[in-house]
Amino acid sequence: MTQSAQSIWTDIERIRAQAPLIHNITNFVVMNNTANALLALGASPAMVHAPEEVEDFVSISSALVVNIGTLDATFVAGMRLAMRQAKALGKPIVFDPVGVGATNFRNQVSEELLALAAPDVIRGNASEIMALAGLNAQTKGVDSLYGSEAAVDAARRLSALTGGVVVISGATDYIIQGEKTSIISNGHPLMTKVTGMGCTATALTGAFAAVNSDYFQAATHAMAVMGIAGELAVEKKPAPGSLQLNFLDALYELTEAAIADRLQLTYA
Ligand SMILES: Nc1ncnc2c1ncn2[C@@H]1O[C@H](COP(=O)(O)OP(=O)(O)O)[C@@H](O)[C@H]1O
Ligand SMILES: Cc1ncsc1CCOP(=O)(O)O
Ligand SMILES: [Mg+2]
Repeated sequence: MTQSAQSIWTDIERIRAQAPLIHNITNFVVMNNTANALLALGASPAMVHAPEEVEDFVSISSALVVNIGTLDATFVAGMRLAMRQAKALGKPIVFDPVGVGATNFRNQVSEELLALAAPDVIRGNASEIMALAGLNAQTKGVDSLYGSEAAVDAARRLSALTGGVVVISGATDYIIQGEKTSIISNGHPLMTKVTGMGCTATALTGAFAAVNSDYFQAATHAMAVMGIAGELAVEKKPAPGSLQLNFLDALYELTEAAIADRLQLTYA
């Protein structure tokens, strides 16, 4: 058993024991998927976005996940209040810039939120990370037009700007903070055929950040667990509907042995 596999397992045990409350301001498409994934992992999710209550909710939560997938003015108002409160209280903020680069609205809101309260972890696909770093990157709505390796330089610039961790997901996941890089090669291409798998990666990162204040490790562990659970689910049945269900079961049934056997983690 490698030290990395052990360290992932320690975090999973903490999540299962503590069931940290994860406050999600997320999009209408994935609210159900990501709440179920957090529950299957062992965390306690709540999807709360009303500006009237987000500050109170942040104060009782262990991490805040902000996802801009189905933005409107009310969501933005809630995000501002929640992120400011999380910063004030020292709670981890994980940010998913879904579809940034596709419209000016998403670009402006993302830029404003990053300046207001720098996220501890940003997780996006290559198009999103490049767009967020200020490159004029092409995007196909919420899907990437580039492989994850194309966004490594952009992720490093973004990390320098926020001081936080930046994760680029894809066939290979890159987790970057300053000069540090970890690389996860687990997962399966069929994961792109289920909506919300990226959002799920971001939500699970919130759960790991709630129990591990080394956010570089927390993000690495979340991406490893995503990839391994994805592989286990595809092995049960390689089709999108089954993958969606079997992924939840794989998270719930995940063992230390499966992590040790399958983990494909390197550092660059
Ligand atoms: N080609 C692939 N091979 C293996 N895993 C993948 C592949 N594409 C995406 N994944 C995995 O699917 C999850 C969602 O990533 P991604 O599709 O990049 O996010 P998004 O849905 O935000 O575009 C991540 O855990 C990632 O590692
Ligand atoms: C399809 C879609 N449209 C707006 S948000 C969303 C979900 C995107 O989820 P993911 O980036 O995890 O595939
Ligand atoms: Mg996404």
